[in-house]
Amino acid sequence: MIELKNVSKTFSLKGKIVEAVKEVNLTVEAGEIFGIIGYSGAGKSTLIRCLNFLEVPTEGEVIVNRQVLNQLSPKELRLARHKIGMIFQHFNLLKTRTVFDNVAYPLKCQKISKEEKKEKVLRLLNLVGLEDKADVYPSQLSGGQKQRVAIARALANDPQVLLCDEATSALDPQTTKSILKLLKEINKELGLTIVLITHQMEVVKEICHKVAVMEKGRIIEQGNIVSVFSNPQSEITKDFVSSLFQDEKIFELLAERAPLEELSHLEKLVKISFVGQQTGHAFISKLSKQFNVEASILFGSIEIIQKTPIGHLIVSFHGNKEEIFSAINYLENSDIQVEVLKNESVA
Ligand SMILES: Nc1ncnc2c1ncn2[C@@H]1O[C@H](COP(=O)(O)OP(=O)(O)OP(=O)(O)O)[C@@H](O)[C@H]1O
Repeated sequence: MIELKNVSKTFSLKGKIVEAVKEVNLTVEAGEIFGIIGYSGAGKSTLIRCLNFLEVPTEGEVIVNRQVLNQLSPKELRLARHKIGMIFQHFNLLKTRTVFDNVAYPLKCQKISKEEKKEKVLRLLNLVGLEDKADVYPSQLSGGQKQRVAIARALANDPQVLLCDEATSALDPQTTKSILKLLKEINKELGLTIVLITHQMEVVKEICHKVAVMEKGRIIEQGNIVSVFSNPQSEITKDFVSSLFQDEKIFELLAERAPLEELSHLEKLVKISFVGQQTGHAFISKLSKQFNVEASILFGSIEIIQKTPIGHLIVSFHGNKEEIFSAINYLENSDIQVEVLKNESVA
């Protein structure tokens, strides 16, 4: 559905070259919800704007729905853009127009009757749950309602792709959830392909099927979210995943309650990460039976990612060195990741 081939975008700013996007290769399949995550300045906005040529790449090709955007005439590009809807962090609604007129705005060039237009706008408002707000102005709406209007407007031309540029960043957590739920429903009901950029791992966790991580203009890691969340490779991805599991807070508590330097030579603190239905508990009870290692869970956090549980547990092992070593070996052979915590990991 969407393919980026070696896409780069550079800006020149006060005589300096800024490489905002560098050699990005990306494929988004039809019907997918694809998240691009990265810290501020990573190049996310520039990249998503390259997908509809709001930014024209300096190098590389952008292919959307089998059309190479680089090869289109200005008129063809305008038509192609009708099939690529976009929503923004600050909604970008027309303040002096009613909700109805905002949603109807993209239909102004379409050759459809007044009745058809009215029917379509009301259907879209119904889809986003705002059928009773047709006659009000954006200033009379909450942030979540404004974003719903923006979504209805973005769907007016029946796009195949919806681009979401930090669409929930200005919303509170509850409203964010409701907007993400709406995007999920639209993805399912209309088969719409969604590409979103965000700096919030919660957003990726909530709705994405796949995720790409961006740093300094490059995609440094990508894949389906269960594999990226359960086995992050790069430092920055590990940071994002840790933020979701609140590892930092756990380590702070750990440092307060059970300083590593106070562990006896018979104790080891480990972080266990597991995926799927296997629970940490089942393994832990096995350890005491099979290896004579007493294991106590000090902290734990489990996230359900696309219906798959992923867990992080901080466990204290008590036993002799060889037995602990065999227990860790056993866990690793059972596809459980084990990281022995050292002083610096909890400091
Ligand atoms: N029009 C522009 N002219 C010059 N430099 C730009 C322009 N747009 C973006 N940049 C630079 O490109 C880099 C990437 O910016 P971009 O906005 O794409 O990152 P981002 O990941 O979306 O960040 P944020 O989350 O803060 O919006 C930054 O260094 C930024 O200053």
